[in-house]
Order: sequence, then C-alpha cells, then structure tokens
Amino acid sequence: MDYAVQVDQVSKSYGHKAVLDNVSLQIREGQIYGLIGPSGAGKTTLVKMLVGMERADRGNVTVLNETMPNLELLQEIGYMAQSDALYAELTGEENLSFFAALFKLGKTERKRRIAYAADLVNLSGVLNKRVSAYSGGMKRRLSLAIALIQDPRILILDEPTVGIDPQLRLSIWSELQRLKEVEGKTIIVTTHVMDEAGRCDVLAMVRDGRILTSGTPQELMAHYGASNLEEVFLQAGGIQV
Ligand SMILES: Nc1ncnc2c1ncn2[C@@H]1O[C@H](COP(=O)(O)OP(=O)(O)OP(=O)(O)O)[C@@H](O)[C@H]1O
Repeated sequence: MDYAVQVDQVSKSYGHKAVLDNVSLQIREGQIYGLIGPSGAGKTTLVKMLVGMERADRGNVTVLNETMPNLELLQEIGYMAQSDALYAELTGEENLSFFAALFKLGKTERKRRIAYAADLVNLSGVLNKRVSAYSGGMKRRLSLAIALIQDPRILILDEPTVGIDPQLRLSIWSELQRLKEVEGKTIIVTTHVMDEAGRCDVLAMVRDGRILTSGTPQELMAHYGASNLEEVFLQAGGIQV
C-alpha cells in the first residue's frame, strides 16, 4: 500500500499543554483526506507537522516515505496556512512570481503555472493590483494559488475556503477533485464546513488532540446512525442529538 503520509504515535505539547496526544493516521496517495474538529482541537498543529513547520515531541511523521521535517520535500508539498502570508505591498502577480522563484521551475513553466493558478482562483483580472487592496476572500484565493504554484504532489490546505463565496468554493472543490482524479494528487484539508467534509474520501474527527474516529463519510454516518455529518461531528464530540 502506498501512503503519501504516515503519522505514527505523535504527541506534542506547548509548555504544559498537550496539543496532540498519541495521534496515528495514514493517508493514501491520491486521496482527499479531511480533518474536522472544533476550534483548538489540534488540526493546525498536525498539518504543520506534515509540512515540517512543527516537530513532534514523540512519534514519527513520514511524507512520501521521508521523515519530516525535510526541506527537500518542500517542492512536493503545497501548503496554504490558515492566515495569509502575503506581501501586501506587492501585486498579486509579484507575490506569485516570488513564491514560484523559490522552486525549481523553468521560465516558461513558471509563467504557465502563474497563469494557471491565477485563473483557477479567478484572480487573473486583478493580478496587477497590490495585495493591500485585495479583500479577505481575494487574499485567501491568492494563498491557494501560491500553494499550487510548484505543482506539488501533496496539497495541505488549512481551512482553504474561509471567506470565499459559495460559487467560487464550488469551483475550487471541483478543481481539487480534478487534481485528485486526473493528476493523482493527495489533498489534505482542514474544514469546519460539513458540505466540504462530505466531499472528502476519508475524514478524521479531531478533538482534544486525539483522533476520535475516522472513515469515509458514509462509514461515519453508519457508525453513528446519523443522517448527516453534522450529527456525526456532534455525537463524536459527546453531544447528544
Ligand atoms: N505556538 C503555540 N504556542 C502555544 N500554544 C499553541 C501554539 N499553537 C497552537 N497552540 C494551542 O494548541 C491548541 C491547538 O491549536 P490548533 O491551532 O492546532 O487547533 P485547530 O484545531 O487548528 O483550531 P482552529 O480550528 O481554531 O484552527 C490550542 O489550544 C492552541 O491555543
């Protein structure tokens, strides 16, 4: 079995606060894997470990069979953080060019990737505007385009569609689906949006630094005898519905 990501008995504390507690999971290549759970559950900390931005206190994280953190792997991991890390004084295009230049891309390929990523998130018409004049949703869209810029094998998206209107959210999800199906990308998303959770192949419910349960959306609904994922989410968290 080919796993893009393996997390093995990982724990992490900040000071005295345990944020991840003995977490294990496997993500198959070519899967959309969703992490859902309440605010503060540890989702961001977990995805930061997959990118190599945080180190586990105990346990092991492997991405594409390499132990993380590993700088070499950044070419293969596109990461969209929860808060946008953009250069406000530069234009959208300059931001894309800046991040594209960090990766091994030829000049023509770089141009092609910038045009593709900008088009995907509907920013082609405003690429010459400074980011300081972008709305919150536009900044999220630019961050998503940056995550895709080097054509990575793995996309890690921390709440990618917050602040994005429903129409564009749909088109982003259909592109994520295409990237999975046609290009075989592995996509890991954190989300609070149940409709998005339902589009994942596998979901893990995270709470208090632990994975309470995981499975396909259908498996989880069957397991909890629930008619929708919102109910699963509440029941997994111990709330009677
Ligand atoms: N650098 C840090 N230093 C200290 N505590 C931290 C740090 N980063 C995260 N935490 C704490 O770890 C816990 C888990 O945070 P994390 O951001 O991983 O949760 P989350 O599930 O992503 O939440 P949200 O859905 O709100 O983004 C929280 O209690 C948070 O306050």
